[in-house]
Amino acid sequence: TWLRSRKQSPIPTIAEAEGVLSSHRTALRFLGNATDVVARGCHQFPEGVFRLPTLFRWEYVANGLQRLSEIAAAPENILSFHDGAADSLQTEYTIGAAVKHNPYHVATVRGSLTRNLARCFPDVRDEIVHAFNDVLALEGKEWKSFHVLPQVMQIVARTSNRLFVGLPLCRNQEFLDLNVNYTIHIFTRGQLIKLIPEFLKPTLAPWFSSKNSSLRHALKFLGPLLEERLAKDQELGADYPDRPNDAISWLLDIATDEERTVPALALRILVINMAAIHTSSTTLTSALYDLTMYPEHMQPMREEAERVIAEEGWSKASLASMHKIDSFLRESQRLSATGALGLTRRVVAKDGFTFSDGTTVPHGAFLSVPANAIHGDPDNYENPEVFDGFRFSRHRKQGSALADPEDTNVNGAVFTQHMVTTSPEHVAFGHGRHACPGRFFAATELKAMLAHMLINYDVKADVEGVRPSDMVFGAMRTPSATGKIMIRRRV
Ligand code: HEM
Repeated sequence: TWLRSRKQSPIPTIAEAEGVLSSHRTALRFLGNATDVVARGCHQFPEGVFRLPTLFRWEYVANGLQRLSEIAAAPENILSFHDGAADSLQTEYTIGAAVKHNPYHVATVRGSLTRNLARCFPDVRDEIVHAFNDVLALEGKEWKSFHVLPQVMQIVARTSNRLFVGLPLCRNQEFLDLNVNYTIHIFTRGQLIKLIPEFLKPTLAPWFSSKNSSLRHALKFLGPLLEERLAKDQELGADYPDRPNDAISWLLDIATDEERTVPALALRILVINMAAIHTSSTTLTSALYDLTMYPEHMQPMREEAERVIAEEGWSKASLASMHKIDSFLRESQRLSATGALGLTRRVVAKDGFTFSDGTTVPHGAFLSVPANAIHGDPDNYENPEVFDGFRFSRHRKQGSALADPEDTNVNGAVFTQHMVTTSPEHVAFGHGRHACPGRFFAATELKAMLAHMLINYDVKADVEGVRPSDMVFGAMRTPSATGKIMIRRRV
């Protein structure tokens, strides 16, 4: 079937030139070295669409920024983000079909959660201070080895849940572990379920899925809280005094009918955590590896953080004045946050998806962009292979895109390279219709955490000049889960 489908599609494949079993070899190579495989395709088809075989399916890859913009702008009923994710995660069996059919939590994150960031910032800041103290457990001023990803994960999970469910639950270790593990279960079990033939999935998939057990576990913590909140909303309406300003209220504001139940709401809290914790933790982990690898960035960012905090205090608005920190995180994302492929969509339009140059990708195909190649393209970035932490903040000061303080220069040009700005050249948060709605929270949280670290701690590499290697599996890439850095208290 595989070989036949190669012949049938008019879209070329990078494996074509290599003989009979070339697809299988390419698929295996893709597992360990997807970036190279995709880069080869980009080189071969610089302005085209090409296919490459992976273990489970053919991936269609659209090269060129114009094509990326067309994918990013396509509506869900033509190119489906949710169907793309549903295949990778086996959403129906691992999370539940409701999340795909009624993704109202996305509107909650894009709307209320983002709008309330400034108001909720003091809580977020408070949790950051406590979480760093508790998780790092540093006494005196001795250097201590810090296991970065797992510890950052704890700090991020706790801080994020201060905003999602508030105190005291955001400090409950079992609840935090449940949320951290939820994502891991979905990714790993999703891959197993993918191996089951479609017609057997309804029978066999539930045996492999942790959907019900995770929800039962979550209800142990969220059940009583959600019951109380639902009852209060029902009795007093949504405007009662002291109604908590958290994700539970924001979900309740737009949840309708069957979504207004305790299990349905608990599931949305799990899903928001899934979207938030690993993404933000891996981003901060990579940034810390970069900070210890390129320590010349430390002092300028520290001075910036200390000056801004002395002048403006801690607030969401003051974080906007931390241009170097913003730039450093964006640069770290440019080089580390994406895998070989991004913006994955499934073609759901019956007649396929046709680009403006007439190329058609067939119905049912999975279509992506070469994310790493875009971030490493010399047409998009000067010296793209160099980690230049202040490449974006420097632009603010130059005539073309000076941003100060309203982010417009004397000619009215708007600065467009903030950490949260997506563009065809920078897709760490995706781009277009489905660009990450949580990025404003993520940037606020991560900038506040990095500024807090710079002001309060010294960090250095565990082994000087060595950056722990990223883990790569197919199109996925994450920073080392076992990497360490050294840390000590400054003040
Ligand atoms: C640094 C941290 C983060 C990164 C790198 C990240 C990255 C992404 C990416 C790449 C996408 C897909 C975009 C596309 O394909 O066009 C996405 C979607 C999404 N993200 Fe994030 N994300 C982060 C943090 C968060 C946080 C904190 C939340 C929630 C509070 C969140 C909620 C979501 C949701 C709900 C979607 C689905 C959007 C949709 O269905 O249209 N993310 N994110």
